[in-house]
Amino acid sequence: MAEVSRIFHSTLIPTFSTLPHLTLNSPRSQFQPRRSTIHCSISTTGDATRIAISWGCDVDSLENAAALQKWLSESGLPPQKMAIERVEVGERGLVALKNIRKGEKLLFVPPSLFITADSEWSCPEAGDVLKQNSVPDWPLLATYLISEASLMKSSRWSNYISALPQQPYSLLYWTRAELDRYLEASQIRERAVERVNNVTGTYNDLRLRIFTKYPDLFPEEVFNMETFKWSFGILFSRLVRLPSMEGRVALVPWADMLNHSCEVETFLDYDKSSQGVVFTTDRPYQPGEQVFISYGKKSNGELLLSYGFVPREGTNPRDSVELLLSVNKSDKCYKEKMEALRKHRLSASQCFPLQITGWPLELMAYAYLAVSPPSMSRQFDEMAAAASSKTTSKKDIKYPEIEEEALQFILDTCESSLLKYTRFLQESGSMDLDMTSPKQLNRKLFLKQLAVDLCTSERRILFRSQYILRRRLRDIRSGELRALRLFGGLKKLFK
Ligand SMILES: C[S@@+](CC[C@H](N)C(=O)[O-])C[C@H]1O[C@@H](n2cnc3c(N)ncnc32)[C@H](O)[C@@H]1O
Repeated sequence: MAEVSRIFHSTLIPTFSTLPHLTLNSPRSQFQPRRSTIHCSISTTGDATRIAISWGCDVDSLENAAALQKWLSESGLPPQKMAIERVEVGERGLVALKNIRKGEKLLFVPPSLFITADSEWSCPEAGDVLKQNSVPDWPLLATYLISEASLMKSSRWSNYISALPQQPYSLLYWTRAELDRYLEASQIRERAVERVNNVTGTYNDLRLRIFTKYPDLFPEEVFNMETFKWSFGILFSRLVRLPSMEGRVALVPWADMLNHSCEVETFLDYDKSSQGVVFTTDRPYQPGEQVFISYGKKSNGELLLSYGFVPREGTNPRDSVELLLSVNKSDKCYKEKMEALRKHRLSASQCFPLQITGWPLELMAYAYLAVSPPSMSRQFDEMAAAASSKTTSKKDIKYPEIEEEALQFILDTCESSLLKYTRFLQESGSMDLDMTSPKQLNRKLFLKQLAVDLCTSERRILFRSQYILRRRLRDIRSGELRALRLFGGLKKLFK
C-alpha cells in the first residue's frame, strides 16, 4: 500500500495551497453539468443536519463483494486462484481456491481496472475544473471517488464503490476527544491530529477555491467534510504506490481486498511483462487459507493511523515507539543549541523511533547535544548534523566524557513516557463508558481496545529500552568504580 504519510505531507497541502485562483467569471455558463440528481440522503441527528453516506457497505459484506467479483471478471480480470471470503484477520480477504506455490505471480489486474489521477470522469466537466487548477493526486482522487459514488449506477465504478466499506476503519472517524482520551500516551495522537487537520484543510481549500465557484458541479450536499472524510479514509487504507510505474498511486480493485501480515514480505507492483498489478507469493498457500501481502515496513502505530488496526502483540518485527526528546529551555547554551538544530532542520523537541532491537544513532547524537556543557559548544554543529536523518554526515559520533549523562537523559525520558502508558493502561480498565445506545457502546469499546493494544505494544518496547539503558549505565558506573579502586590502590602503593 502507498506510503501515505510521505505522499500526504509532500504533495497535498504545499502544492494545493499555492493553487491559482480561478479566473472564469461565469462558471455556470461555461459548463453544462450532466449531474442532475444528488444521491445522498439527508438525516437529522440531534440538532445538526448531517448527510448520511449511502455509498459502500458494511465492512464485512460478502453480498457486495460477490457483485464486485462478477463485474471484475466481466470487465477483463482474468480467472483467479483466490476468492473474496469472510476471514478471521481483516473481516473480508482473499482466500486461496487452489494450491498456490511459493514464488507464484498472482492477480494480474489490468490498468483498465485501476483508478488513477488520469481516470476518465463520469462527469468530465468536474474533472476538467480540477485538472485546470492543478489539484494534486490525493485531493483529486478523493474528489473523483465522491463524484463517481454520487452518480451511483451511472458510474462505471458503481460495483467497486458498493463493495467499499461505508465507514473505513480510520482514525479520521475518531473525534478529537476520543484521540485525546484513548491515545493520550502515544505520539500517534499527534500524527492523527495532524492528519485530521490536513484533510480538513484540504477540503476547505477545495471548497473555497473551486467548489463554491462551481456549485452545480460540486454541490455541498455531496462534496462536504463528511464525504471527504470517507474518501480520504478509503485512500489511506487502500491506495497503492506502484514502484514500477514511477511510483504512481492507484486504487486497484480486487488487489485491495488483500489484507496485511507482518510476516509477509511481498507487496503489490505493476508487472511490465504481464501488464497488470501482481504480487509474488513468498510462501505456499493451501485451499481455504487466507493470502496476505505486506502494506510496508510500518509500526503498529502507523498501521493504526492509516488502516485502523493493530497487529497482535509481538508479531510485528518493524514495530517502534516514538520517543520525544527535548532540549531544556533553561540550558545555558539553549540559543546556541537551537541554532545548530535549526541549521540541520531540527527543532527543540524531536521524535525518534525506538525499536525492540535498539534505537537510531540520530537519537544518541541528539541526546549528546541536549546534555553537552558550554565547554563543548564547538561540537554542537557536529552533534546536530549527526542527529538529522536528512544529512549524510558521520552518525556514529562518540563523546565518552558525556556518554553517561546522555544515556541517563534518554532513560529519564523513557521512564516519564512509561509512566504515561502505565497510567493509561491502568485507567483503561475502569474507563467511563456511559453510553445510552448499544451501537455507541460497541464503538467505544472497539476504539478503547485498539488503543489498549497499541499502548501495550509501545510500552513493551519502552520497557526493553529501559532495561538496555539501565544495564549500560550500570556497566559504565561499575567500570568507573573499578578504575577508581585501581587508582586508590596505586596511590597506596606509591605511598
Ligand atoms: C486494503 S483493505 C483490505 C480489504 C478489507 N479487509 C476489506 O474487506 O475491504 C485494508 C483494510 O483491511 C483491514 N485489514 C487489513 N489487514 C488487516 C490485519 N492484519 N488485521 C486487521 N485488519 C486488517 C483493515 O480494516 C484495513 O483498513
